[in-house]
Amino acid sequence: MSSSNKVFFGELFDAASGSYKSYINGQWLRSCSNKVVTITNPATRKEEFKVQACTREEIDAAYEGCTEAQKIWRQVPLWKRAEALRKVASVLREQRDTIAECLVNEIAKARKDSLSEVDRSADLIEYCAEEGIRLLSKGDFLTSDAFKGTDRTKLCLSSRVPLGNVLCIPPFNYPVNLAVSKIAPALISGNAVLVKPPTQGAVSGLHLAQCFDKAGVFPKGLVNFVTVRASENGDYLAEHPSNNCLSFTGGDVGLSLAKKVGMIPIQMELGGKDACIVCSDADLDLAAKHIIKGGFSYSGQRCTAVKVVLVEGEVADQLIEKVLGGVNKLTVGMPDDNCNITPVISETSANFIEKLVMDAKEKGAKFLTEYRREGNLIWPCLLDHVRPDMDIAWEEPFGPVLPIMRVSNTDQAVEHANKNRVALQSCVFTKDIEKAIKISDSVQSGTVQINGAPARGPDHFPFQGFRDSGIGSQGIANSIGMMTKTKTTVINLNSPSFTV
Ligand SMILES: NC(=O)C1=CN([C@@H]2O[C@H](COP(=O)(O)OP(=O)(O)OC[C@H]3O[C@@H](n4cnc5c(N)ncnc54)[C@H](OP(=O)(O)O)[C@@H]3O)[C@@H](O)[C@H]2O)C=CC1
Ligand SMILES: O=C(O)[C@H](O)COP(=O)(O)O
Repeated sequence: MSSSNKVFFGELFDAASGSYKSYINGQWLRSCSNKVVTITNPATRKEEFKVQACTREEIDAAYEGCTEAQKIWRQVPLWKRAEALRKVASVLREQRDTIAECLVNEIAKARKDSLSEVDRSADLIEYCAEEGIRLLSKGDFLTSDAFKGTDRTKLCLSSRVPLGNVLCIPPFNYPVNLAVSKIAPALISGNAVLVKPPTQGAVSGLHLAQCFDKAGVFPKGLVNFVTVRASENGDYLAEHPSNNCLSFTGGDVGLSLAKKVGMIPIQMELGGKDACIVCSDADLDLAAKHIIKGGFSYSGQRCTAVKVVLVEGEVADQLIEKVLGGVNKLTVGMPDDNCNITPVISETSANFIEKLVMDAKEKGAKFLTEYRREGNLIWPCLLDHVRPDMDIAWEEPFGPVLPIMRVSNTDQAVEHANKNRVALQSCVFTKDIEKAIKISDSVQSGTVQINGAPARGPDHFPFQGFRDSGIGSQGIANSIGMMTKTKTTVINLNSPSFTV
């Protein structure tokens, strides 16, 4: 880390163990487990950081802190909660270089994209403060005489109240932004949060925790960042009796967590095999531009990445020429050099991607680019003539590999897209809006983008997956809705009362 960025570094770092502390009940804590979790830099493949492997007792302490702090926080006026969030956003902006540096080293995200992740997170917090003011200040007032057979003797006041403690589990690819997209709606709604950062991204997450600490505006214990070994204590966190809500983004582990947590609201954003349908009348330059950006940003490690192109045969060659031209211009290298393609998150991930590529090779896919890998760095790989019997037609590589399937017509494209297990987003390129709407109506994914690549943002848009891609909907307003419950007070009168 460059020394100019180590503004708050000392407080969260334990020099004795050479590891980062967790943030529990307003304190920076070195776990009594005396165990650490190591974080490998995906680019150098060397150990970069260590974080605490917290124990179950420490998790209990974090939840106890949440529960006590939430009793205070839920009574803090809404405008003050919004003001507190704005303060965090401002501290986060001051810390952008420090946090971006961590993102570069932990998840190999290009520096400029790391910086924009932090900026986007501050913007999200500020928007959430505003949206919270608008949404949570409103409720319903109902009179009973609207329902057949009832007189106007009951007045119903209904509003949104917090759930209690929200467990936030973000994934490696947006350890800051997908943490904030859970924390900010939870806090504005009057909840406490326990954040379990992803291992790759944990130090970025702990620096984010420090922004909440330094803002100095939250009751002790309201915001907790607890690093654990997920395999040992992940379920314990989720199934904890003090957990009142789970907001999770990640892979299939979310499917099993959803079954384990019981009767609490859950918001799960899982994988996506986002299909891009290119019709014969599409603007092919536009489609190619979006396919390249959509398929290869952050080396394809986005749940919203274009993960299969379904192109009508008659324009396939023209489209491919344009896509290939763009792919050949992508820079490949290290995140510090702001390359388009950087090393994927781990060797396991690189091996998985390679397995999909080799399966496609064996089954006769045409390689439009040469397959090349050095360590975790995989050069952008474009595959043509992919068929349904190849694993890459269905699996999400979460890497810089894009399969192209030629289809006879859009019905065939829609049929393939609808067979995907994970249906987060999809997109369609055509100049015919009637056709676009019909395809959008037929594709069963959480969002269909017309003439644009899949994307979660802007962050106030609803964001949800169908089938195994998740449950619940994100986006700032939807998250506030999900992290609150309806509470009603009914005033019963002895005789009907009419407002005049
Ligand atoms: N839909 C979406 O928005 C996104 C989906 N994904 C999907 O996730 C996959 C890989 O991303 P990745 O981050 O590795 O996803 P994982 O599902 O492996 O991890 C996501 C988060 O869950 C944690 N976790 C793992 N096991 C448990 C457990 N038993 N209990 C509680 N928490 C647990 C992880 O911690 P730890 O890191 O410590 O293991 C991490 O914080 C991608 O292939 C993609 O399918 C990823 C990003 C976004
Ligand atoms: O988890 C993901 O991969 C993201 O939610 C995708 O976000 P993006 O579309 O803004 O990259």
